[in-house]
Amino acid sequence: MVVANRLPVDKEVLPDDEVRWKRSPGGLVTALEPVLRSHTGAWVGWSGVPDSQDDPDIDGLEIRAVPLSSTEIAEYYEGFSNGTLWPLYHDVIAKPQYHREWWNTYVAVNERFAKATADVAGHGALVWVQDYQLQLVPKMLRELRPDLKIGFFLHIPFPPVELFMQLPWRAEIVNGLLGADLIGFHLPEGAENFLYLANRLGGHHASRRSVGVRSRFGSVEVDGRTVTVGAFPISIAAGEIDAASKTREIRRRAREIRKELGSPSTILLGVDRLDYTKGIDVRLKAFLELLEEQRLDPHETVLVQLATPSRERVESYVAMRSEIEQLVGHINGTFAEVGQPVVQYLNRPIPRDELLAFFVAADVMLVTPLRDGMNLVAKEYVGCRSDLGGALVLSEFTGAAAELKQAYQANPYDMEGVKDAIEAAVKQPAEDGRVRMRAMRRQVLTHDVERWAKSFLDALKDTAN
Ligand SMILES: O=P(O)(O)OC[C@H]1O[C@H](O[C@H]2O[C@H](CO)[C@@H](O)[C@H](O)[C@H]2O)[C@H](O)[C@@H](O)[C@@H]1O
Ligand SMILES: Nc1ccn([C@@H]2O[C@H](COP(=O)(O)OP(=O)(O)O)[C@@H](O)[C@H]2O)c(=O)n1
Repeated sequence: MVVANRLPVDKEVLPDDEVRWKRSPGGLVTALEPVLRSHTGAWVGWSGVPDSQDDPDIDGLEIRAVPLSSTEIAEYYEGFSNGTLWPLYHDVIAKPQYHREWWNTYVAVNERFAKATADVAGHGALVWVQDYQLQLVPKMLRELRPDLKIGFFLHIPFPPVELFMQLPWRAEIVNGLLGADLIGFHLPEGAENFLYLANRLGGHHASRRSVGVRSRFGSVEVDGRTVTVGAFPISIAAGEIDAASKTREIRRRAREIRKELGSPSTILLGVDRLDYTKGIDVRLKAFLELLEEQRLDPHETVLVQLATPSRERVESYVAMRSEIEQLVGHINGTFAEVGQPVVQYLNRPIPRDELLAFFVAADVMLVTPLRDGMNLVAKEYVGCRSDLGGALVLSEFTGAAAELKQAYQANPYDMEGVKDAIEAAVKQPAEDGRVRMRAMRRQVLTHDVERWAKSFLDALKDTAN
């Protein structure tokens, strides 16, 4: 069973009360949906709207909706999850807010998820709890159902100790996670931060040697149980993406996109949820300066930014959206011609095939987060480039940077470094680009999401309890 804050689909109630289910935003769903389809299992989660207990009918998936009221959405999802934990775990890029009512609702909603899971899991079932919204579920679930094998995976970075210590409920979170048999992080650094805290805050004996990637797991001794801790970098359904990107329709659409953009020699592309961690402002500022310094030609270059709306009622997201939209307006106001914008910005979800066509069309992919757990977009771009064309500009502060070494990597806080990386990617010699892309594709195609799930689930099955 998968237990996640979100279901793989989001409920939409149209003005005439008709119900439509659309794909949920974000990489967690992108990664887990194909995994669950290829196994049998149920998915417990929230439908994205208030007070709904409808279970959508999705081929091959058994869904259990957990209802949330409007107040719970405000205090558990927008509040504690995305106003407290999200900024705290992402290097305090925005200031985390600590409110006791948000915490109380987080506890209550975690209890509801644990109860819903306990009610439907078969005896001895394997339960895989996902992400920062549900960090108390492992302990609550173990108390309700000691027969279950419980895994937990954190999709976002686990912060350095100095930052985590700000959290008023730090010990509760660490002990909540320790209810699992296996706790997984994207990177060894996250696993090591957690092992240190399990000892310091939980008072448990924790292993001290360094953690490997899918190897050299750490361990914590908790009340006679051993909790395993490891690093499992997530990935994409690489084979599927590779095959889809080679189809005639997507290739044709990619050529059409270039024409629709005015046949520029260089298409730069950004694809993100509209989130302040993603560094959309960083790439726009770098682009602006490169145009101002005449290192890029506005008549030959177009930047396309596809930004899916996200967490639109959380304060820092509202502020960031208006900053980005001002920047887009400023760049176009300065460098565009009538009918020929230099930045094309869409703030709405894009159909999957259309997105793949953009990846195939883009000469340079811009992935510039200030901090990101993994960033599947970087891997999707690589997965789409069987022609060995294109170049990836990648922030050092993404999980993906540990695997995609041949990208044009940059520190997103170093504006000159980002500009140099973008310029080098735009002007790369074709053969150099092919060598880089070939190496990155080898990595992505041999480490797909099925391998990620298998390595985690095998380690979970191997846990002693
Ligand atoms: O559910 P939302 O609030 O709309 O947010 C979408 C998801 O965002 C986050 O995704 C993370 O998971 C990706 C896959 O592991 C990873 O590549 C990325 O770096 C993370 O940011 C969040 O962790 C999910 O829970 C959300 O569903
Ligand atoms: N405009 C957009 C932006 C992202 N996405 C998808 O959303 C997922 C984003 O995953 P990610 O790991 O890069 O980042 P998060 O949004 O999970 O933080 C990818 O699968 C993207 O292809 C999309 O479908 N449309």
